[in-house]
Amino acid sequence: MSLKIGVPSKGRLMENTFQWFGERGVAMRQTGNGREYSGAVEGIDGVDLVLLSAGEIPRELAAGRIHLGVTGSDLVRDKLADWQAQVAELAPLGFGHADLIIAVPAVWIDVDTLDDLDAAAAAFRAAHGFRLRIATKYHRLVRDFLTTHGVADYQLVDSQGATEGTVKNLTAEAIADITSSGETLRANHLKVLSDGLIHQSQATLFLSRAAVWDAPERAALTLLSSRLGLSVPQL
Ligand SMILES: Nc1ncnc2c1ncn2[C@@H]1O[C@H](COP(=O)(O)OP(=O)(O)OP(=O)(O)O)[C@@H](O)[C@H]1O
Ligand SMILES: O=P(O)(O)OC[C@H]1O[C@H](OP(=O)(O)OP(=O)(O)O)[C@H](O)[C@@H]1O
Repeated sequence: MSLKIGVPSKGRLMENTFQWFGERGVAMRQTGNGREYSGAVEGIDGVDLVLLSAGEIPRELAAGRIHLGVTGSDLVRDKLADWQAQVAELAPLGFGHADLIIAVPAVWIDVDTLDDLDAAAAAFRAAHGFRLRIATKYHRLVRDFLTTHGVADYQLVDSQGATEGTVKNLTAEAIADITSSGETLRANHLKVLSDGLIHQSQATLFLSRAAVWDAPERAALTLLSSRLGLSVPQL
């Protein structure tokens, strides 16, 4: 068997991943006509490239269907329970930076911190008879963060995209989403809570603890890790 490495199948995450490996002497390329989700790793034997949605790479790692995978550190933490038991972080890759934050309407002048949000949530429930709604696709990370910081009187509503629009559309009062330039937040009249940074994400190379690590995969990992200058955990 060969060592399978999962890489995002499109866009800047894919291009930057190819560049990161290429600069370290491991050439990755898309095969086929550019729309075909197949790829190859050159210059190193026994390694197969699997092109996948960034959002599915955590699950594939946890299931052991890929041995290594590149995806956002936010996605691994959100999609996997007890993520460190399932994967090991081998290297942050220095691109794909984004902050997962909590934001509220900019016109909420009395709400700047999580404590303020907690107070606003209690007042909201008393006034409206239902809990303040926070729209997000990062359910696990947001719930854990709010529990840790003592905010309880809220409900999460699922939003898989255009999350900043939910406040204007009156389907949520606050949001938790990633921001990089901050433009989407500004355009939608939202402000980040001063202590509302949940996670600073970047593209990261992960190793699956559940994958089969027999002699051929171990040999490929030794070769790859020495080429990439990485130390790997005991398997
Ligand atoms: N400005 C940005 N917008 C979106 N994602 C970003 C941005 N900057 C960094 N990222 C990161 O890129 C990853 C995107 O994952 P996501 O699942 O949204 O991918 P996608 O491109 O929508 O893939 P797919 O549609 O194939 O599932 C996340 O880890 C996210 O933190
Ligand atoms: O801070 P900014 O530079 O404005 O970037 C942040 C925005 O980018 C992402 O959305 P994306 O374009 O991936 O669309 P989506 O809302 O459908 O996920 C993210 O969900 C934010 O909405």
